[in-house]
Amino acid sequence: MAQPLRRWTVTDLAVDRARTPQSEASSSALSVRGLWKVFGPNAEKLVGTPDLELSRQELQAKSGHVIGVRDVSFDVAPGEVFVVMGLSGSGKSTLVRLVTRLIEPTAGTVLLGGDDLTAMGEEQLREIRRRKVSMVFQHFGLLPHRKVIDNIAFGLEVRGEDKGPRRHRAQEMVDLVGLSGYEQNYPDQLSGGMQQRVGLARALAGDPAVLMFDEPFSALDPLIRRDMQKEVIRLHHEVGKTMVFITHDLDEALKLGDRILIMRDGAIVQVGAPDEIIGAPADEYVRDFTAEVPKSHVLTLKWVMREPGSADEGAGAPALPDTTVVREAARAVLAADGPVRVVDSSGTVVGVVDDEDILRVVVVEQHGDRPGSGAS
Ligand SMILES: Nc1ncnc2c1ncn2[C@@H]1O[C@H](COP(=O)(O)OP(=O)(O)OP(=O)(O)O)[C@@H](O)[C@H]1O
Repeated sequence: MAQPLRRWTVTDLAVDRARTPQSEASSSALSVRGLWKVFGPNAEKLVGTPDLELSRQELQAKSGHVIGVRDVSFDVAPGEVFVVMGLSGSGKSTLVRLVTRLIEPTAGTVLLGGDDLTAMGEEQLREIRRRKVSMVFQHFGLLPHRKVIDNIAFGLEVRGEDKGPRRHRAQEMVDLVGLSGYEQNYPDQLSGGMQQRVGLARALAGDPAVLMFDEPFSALDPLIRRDMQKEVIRLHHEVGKTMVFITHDLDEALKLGDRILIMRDGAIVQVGAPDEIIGAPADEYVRDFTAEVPKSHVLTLKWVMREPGSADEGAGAPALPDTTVVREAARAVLAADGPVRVVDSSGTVVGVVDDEDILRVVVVEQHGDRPGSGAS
């Protein structure tokens, strides 16, 4: 049953972009509470029974029911890129379909911008899907007999918008995703990467509250895939949309996610920012899964700093924010004569780092040892 873990291969992590701050005061764009999906004939009857305490394998052996999603709760902040990551069969696709009620939850609630999707009738749900949520799929889902511009405008047409405004909006989206000049092409005249740009433009055209991506780049070549990841980061900076991104690829998750939810066997193993996942893995599974990530590309100074030895330690050197990624801090720290101060968002000194603190991360990385595992 054990699956081989995907090992780290890509070395050019781009975690240098600004992370969306989590505003505690703002209400969630998406709020999921106690969500379950059990596949099988009597799934509803199992809710509240001890059978749901069983492992996926035990329950399947006992009654033939399969737990797709197990008691999942999380909140996505407005403007956040929230990545759901897990290996094949961990429940990612089921989760994203539950969130839009493309499949019915066995238990739990989903609030989208405060609206309870789980309490809605079909008509209301359709309206939400037309106006509030857009999906980008792995296999594009484009209409083959429609030109690029008409594919992008399709959702607006379904909503009943007039031709003039919908053409205008579609053209804006064409320009936004870099497809100017291809408006009159048909999907099969475009490369996979360009088709996925059409998918992105179509999803953005309706100005949804939340954009959902279900493994959108899995079918693309690695180089195109990397371009598309950069494109998502760029678009996110431009339009600032709330995004929920499903992937089985840790590299992709770390590049894109403000926070990452790691799933296994339908349940949450850990939710955290990339540096939290790497700096404080919740268990051996996550530790093993992330073992080959280049730590200096993900960990921030917060994870490597130490208490100042005295009040004026590092006073002469420029201060660095505690959110600076180690790799980017390295030059400044190594160039300084002594320790460098680390400050939080309010400018308060929260620690110091020196050459050794930086090199420890880099050397551990090169030797493949794990910080905190007792290796020296
Ligand atoms: N309609 C269904 N009936 C029975 N079991 C299902 C059904 N859909 C999914 N499952 C099971 O639920 C579990 C989670 O599947 P899901 O497709 O959500 O995983 P995933 O992480 O998206 O995997 P992949 O990346 O391979 O799509 C799996 O054990 C799967 O076999």
